Amino acid sequence: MDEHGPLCVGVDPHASLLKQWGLPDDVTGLREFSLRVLEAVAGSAAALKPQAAFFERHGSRGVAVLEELVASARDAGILTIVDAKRGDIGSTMAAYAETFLRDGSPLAGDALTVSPFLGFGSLTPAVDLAASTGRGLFVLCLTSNPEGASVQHATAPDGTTVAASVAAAAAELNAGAVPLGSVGLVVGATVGEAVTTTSTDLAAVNGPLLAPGVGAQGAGAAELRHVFGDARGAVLASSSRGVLAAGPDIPRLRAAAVAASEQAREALRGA
Ligand SMILES: O=C(O)c1cc(=O)[nH]c(=O)n1[C@@H]1O[C@H](COP(=O)(O)O)[C@@H](O)[C@H]1O
Repeated sequence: MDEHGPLCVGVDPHASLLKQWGLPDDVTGLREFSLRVLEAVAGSAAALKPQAAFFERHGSRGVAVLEELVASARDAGILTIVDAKRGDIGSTMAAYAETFLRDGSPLAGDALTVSPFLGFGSLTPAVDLAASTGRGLFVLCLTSNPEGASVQHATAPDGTTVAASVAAAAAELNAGAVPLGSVGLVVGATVGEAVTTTSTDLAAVNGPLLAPGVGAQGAGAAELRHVFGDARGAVLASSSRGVLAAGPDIPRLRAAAVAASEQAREALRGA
């Protein structure tokens, strides 16, 4: 983030985007799309975030494209966050962890998005494997979609909100890490006042804060500043369609990524 600017570019090959790029909605189109985004963005953004669903919808050959993208990104020196949002009972979570966080697994990028809504403790196999292989997690906390509030703003009998308890659990795992721990959170840039109203202490998390919702979902510099306040130095702003709409031309895509990265840097790192 310090080197390339605090921007993550999402690789979300929607059928409509493949069409817009003049590509077929099949595995060849998926591969061309993904490798073009990588070529355009490597060196201009801190991370790439392939959204697994858009690869899985093409079946096993689509998953093979995700594997190829993860490997190619590693060769190109750009970090990958595999956005698969996994979460299950602990024994099954261990298998997801092996898939996405184990050295040598073809689907293992540098980090994985996970869902804590089966209980934060159910993520322990992923937390442990990520720690032992030097990878990271991004745990859903306050998601960018309006429906998320019905679960994430709910309170426990002691009055603590779900979001605040997720953030506190991450903070405990990251305690003492310098410069940041490896258990990040997902907090949408579109959540408005929710960080305050749920009493979620983002400044205490001491981990990276992935902020989707920039661009196509309507958030920009003002929202990033407003939502994250004093925690904004740890934010990795994430945009998918907002950048991808500039394709298929690689120089145009790169220019869109550079502009989004500069905007994020100014919003998050400026005075
Ligand atoms: O974990 C995520 O990345 C995520 C969490 C969230 O709260 N909201 C959210 O939009 N996302 C993902 O971020 C991407 C947003 O895409 P755009 O709206 O096109 O920028 C999608 O891949 C979503 O699955």
